[in-house]
Amino acid sequence: MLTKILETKKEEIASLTIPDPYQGERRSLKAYLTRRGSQAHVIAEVKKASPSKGVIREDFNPLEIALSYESGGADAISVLTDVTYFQGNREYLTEIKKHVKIPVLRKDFIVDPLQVEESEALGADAILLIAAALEPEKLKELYDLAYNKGMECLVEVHSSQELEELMNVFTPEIIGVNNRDLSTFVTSLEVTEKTGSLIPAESVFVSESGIHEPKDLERVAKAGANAVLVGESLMRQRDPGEAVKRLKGETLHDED
Ligand SMILES: O=C(O)c1ccccc1NCC(=O)[C@H](O)[C@H](O)COP(=O)(O)O
Repeated sequence: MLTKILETKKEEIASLTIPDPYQGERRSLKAYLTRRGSQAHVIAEVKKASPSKGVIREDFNPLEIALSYESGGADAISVLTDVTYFQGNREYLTEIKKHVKIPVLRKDFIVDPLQVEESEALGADAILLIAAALEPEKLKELYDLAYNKGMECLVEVHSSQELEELMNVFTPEIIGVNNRDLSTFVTSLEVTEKTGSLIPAESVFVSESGIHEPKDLERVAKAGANAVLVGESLMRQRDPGEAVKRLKGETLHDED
């Protein structure tokens, strides 16, 4: 599936137009994922559909969902902008960015400098870079470009091997471990447990995918995750903000 998605991206990039630049401020994803007050940091994802699950939420108003996430205590919003496989849209990101006060991550398959430029123009605070889609040197090039433009990157791996290959080149500030195999869709929190011990202490560690309940969050936190990225299980709730609150509330221990 990842190969198929990347083929589609190649076609999209060939006809990509950069929108008018977003003029507002940028926010630091890293700062929000390490802010005091809670141990359970949540990136809540706005995702209508996915290749593994089809349509997840029929009644889909991306801005309403994002505002609900924010009021429920999400630390950041992830927005799927891919049209073909996730029924997302890049306009959702700009609209959400204009209305929320927390950082907005562009979740897409970014493999080309033009897409980094596009993300900047859309108003993204951070972008996703996937190790399975990029050679480590190419990933570093896009990473540096994003940071030079005032954005941050969530760098995603799915195995210890991918992480080691990446760290031979550089150490990202924010590392995501995706519990979902993007080719087979098999999702297991064991991936976070196996890979977690190799994440350097100076990097923010995000466990992604397959988190449904507070006990899942506790499990990945035990493996060292500072934050979780959650899509489907929140999107299926009638009130997504309440769902964030519940996910954080039952595991949240005030530090003060
Ligand atoms: O979600 C999919 O089916 C998928 C398929 C192929 C490539 C990427 C895919 N998902 C992107 C993600 O990583 C998730 O949207 C994100 O981590 C949230 O996962 P979940 O909480 O399980 O919805």
